[in-house]
Amino acid sequence: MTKVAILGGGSWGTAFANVVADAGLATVTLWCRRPELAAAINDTHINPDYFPQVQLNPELHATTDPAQALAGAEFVVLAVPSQSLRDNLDAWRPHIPPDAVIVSLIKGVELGTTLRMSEVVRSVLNHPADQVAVVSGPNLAGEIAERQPATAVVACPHEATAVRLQHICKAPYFRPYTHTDLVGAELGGAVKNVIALAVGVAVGLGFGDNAKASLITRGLAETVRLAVALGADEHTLAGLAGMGDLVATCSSPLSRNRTFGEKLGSGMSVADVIAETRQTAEGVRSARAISALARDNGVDMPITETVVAMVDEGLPPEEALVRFMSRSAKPERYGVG
Ligand SMILES: NC(=O)c1ccc[n+]([C@@H]2O[C@H](COP(=O)([O-])OP(=O)(O)OC[C@H]3O[C@@H](n4cnc5c(N)ncnc54)[C@H](O)[C@@H]3O)[C@@H](O)[C@H]2O)c1
Ligand SMILES: O=P(O)(O)OC[C@H](O)CO
Repeated sequence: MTKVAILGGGSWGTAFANVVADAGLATVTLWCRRPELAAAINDTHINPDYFPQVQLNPELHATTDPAQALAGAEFVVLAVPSQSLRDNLDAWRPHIPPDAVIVSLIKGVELGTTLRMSEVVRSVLNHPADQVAVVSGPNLAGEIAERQPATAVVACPHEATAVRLQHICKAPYFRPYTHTDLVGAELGGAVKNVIALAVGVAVGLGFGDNAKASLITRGLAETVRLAVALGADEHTLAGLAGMGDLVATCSSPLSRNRTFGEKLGSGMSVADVIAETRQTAEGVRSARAISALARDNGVDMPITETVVAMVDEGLPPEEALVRFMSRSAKPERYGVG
């Protein structure tokens, strides 16, 4: 059987490991930071911290030893926060088989370098582009852990690698589609977190469906502008990794990014929301990196910039709204192509 190592026993790492175990074509080892979590998963087949109500596949094995998780792995799946990935990879590098396919589940952009996660992987591990893939799409981990139906995109510039990955994660409730547009899939996933934050703020301010739909649609427009400027295919963003993920995340109370924004919009300070957010809300730290990437490439991303102003510069949500609505009048379609 194919050996798969999944590094990161948080919500998506656990849920995705369960998908691969349920797919039944691979042995799956989940690396967790904490020994008590690994022991609970091995002994009870439950991840008590993230999904206490879900019975995981009993074939799923957990460990805190990266060498054990990575020995002989043909697929190495990364499920840690974007801003810690580089340090994690540095530590794991001696154990990662050089011919393994590296799969990022991470939806963020690195602060400082503005690199996408696949670019961080390649810069640390020197893996060829054909051996780096991403999984993205409308994938709220809580629903997938409960084995509710979902679809996803598995993207790799080397189509045969995407097909191999598709096979090992195709479970009865999880339907992955292949794609070769890695850039579009990655940026769709990263930017939607920022847009979901903005939608959450609108919800927290008490606004209704017109405001939400406007942010989702204009959010997609700025995602497309950035992605196309960086070489993606515009159509990718009309698919699961673009519109699909944007709609799911912006609509769901399960979304950590939307929830973060909702708390901001209802009057909490950024520091207070950060203090009570236990899981990773990638949009909070990736917003600044995405806005820098946009600026470097001459792309206008007004929603992203407004989120940066609220999260990093303390702009009150009410003032952010005024700033956003008083921008100069524009045609609906500009800056693409
Ligand atoms: N949860 C979802 O619904 C979902 C779905 C799709 C993609 N994602 C993406 O997956 C990535 C991981 O998110 P998550 O939801 O699993 O987050 P999480 O907060 O639930 O879990 C993060 C995991 O990383 C570990 N971790 C945190 N800091 C670390 C560090 N410095 N070094 C090593 N490990 C560390 C934690 O212990 C935990 O196991 C994010 O980029 C997120 O956007 C999440
Ligand atoms: O909970 P969020 O906001 O990190 O979103 C989770 C997933 O990325 C949805 O696809």
